[in-house]
Amino acid sequence: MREELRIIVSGGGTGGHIFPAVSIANAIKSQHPEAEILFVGAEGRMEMQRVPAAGYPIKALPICGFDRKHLLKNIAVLFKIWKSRRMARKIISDFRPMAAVGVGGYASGPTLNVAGAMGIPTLIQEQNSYAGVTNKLLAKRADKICVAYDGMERFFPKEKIILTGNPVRQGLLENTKSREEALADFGLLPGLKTVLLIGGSLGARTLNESVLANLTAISASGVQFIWQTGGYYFAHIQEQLKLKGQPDNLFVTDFIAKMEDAYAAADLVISRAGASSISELCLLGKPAILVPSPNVAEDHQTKNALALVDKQAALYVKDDEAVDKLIGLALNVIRDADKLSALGRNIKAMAFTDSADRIAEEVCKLAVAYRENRD
Ligand SMILES: CC(=O)N[C@H]1[C@@H](OP(=O)(O)OP(=O)(O)OC[C@H]2O[C@@H](n3ccc(=O)[nH]c3=O)[C@H](O)[C@@H]2O)O[C@H](CO)[C@@H](O)[C@@H]1O
Repeated sequence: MREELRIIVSGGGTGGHIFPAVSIANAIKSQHPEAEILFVGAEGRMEMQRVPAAGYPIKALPICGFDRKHLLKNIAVLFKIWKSRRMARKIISDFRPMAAVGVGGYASGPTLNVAGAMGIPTLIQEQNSYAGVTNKLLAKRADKICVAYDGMERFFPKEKIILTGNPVRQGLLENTKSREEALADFGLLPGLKTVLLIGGSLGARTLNESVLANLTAISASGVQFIWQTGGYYFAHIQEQLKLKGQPDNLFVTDFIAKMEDAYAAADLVISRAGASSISELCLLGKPAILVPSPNVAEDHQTKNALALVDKQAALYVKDDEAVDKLIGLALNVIRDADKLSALGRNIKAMAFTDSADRIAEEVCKLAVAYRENRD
């Protein structure tokens, strides 16, 4: 009897890498229920909780990024890379995968590099419109490169590129809750327009400061807000709200576990321009104002945002102008029904609906071909 497909999925660090990885794994399982999938992540990072919660086993590598400010600390990083490569080799020898998928983030570097060197086919998925360093290095040896934006041949060999879009969690598309039910869950009123503020999976300082600086305007607006602060900022914000007074029309939380409910409740979304957030907004056709993070590699969020802004599919506020302009702009836009519906229509036109399935098909093709050649 033929052996079941065995596939490694590697990467993580933030929700933006982990959620697509889980979606790809789920799509592989639905196409090949017998497939065995093993994740490889980075010690202490978000994937070590989120991946087991999604029902998959995960192994950890002691990998982290280079410290660009304290150069001496990088001696320890070099040692960790060396150790991670050795561990990746052992994991691959034990698990005997037929293909390896990298979704970006620290762990995918050593894992895919070693897999490639051991002759195992590799596929990388680049979520952003500007390729990350790890993926650029891995591209030389990768068999397939799945991307979400046009023009990625600037970074990758053209013949390996497949335009699939970013996989989005299934739950977001299967949501059956009405806007009214979702609003009730947040303790908000059905008759009022609602703005959802999300700062990526970790929260965004600038979005938080923009809310704190505009509490009076928010309170008087007749619009209600769902505000995700991020875990790191939450305690400080609660203290500030105690001092300044929390408006009744402002729901505050550190992290939203059920994003499908938050999107169902929202008439307008203010968001960082992380790749997964953008793909979700496209699929759901949500009018959005994007405030790209200036603190990410090669300013890739600005490039993600501009890909939409160029097609009138989203509005854009620069990070350093957000505290002054963002809330005022949001309150104007949400009262402009024509603007909202044009933004919603244009962003929906940029959606990819079957990304996870298409990527899973490519991974399985590589794995099946490897198994046939080997047997
Ligand atoms: C700060 C940083 O380095 N961000 C990068 C990170 O994304 P990061 O994880 O910050 O952001 P993304 O927008 O890609 O993904 C956020 C994900 O978290 C979910 N979510 C968010 C808030 C919440 O309360 N609950 C929740 O479930 C969103 O629905 C989405 O699925 O990787 C992305 C993909 O390479 C990059 O484009 C981002 O620039």
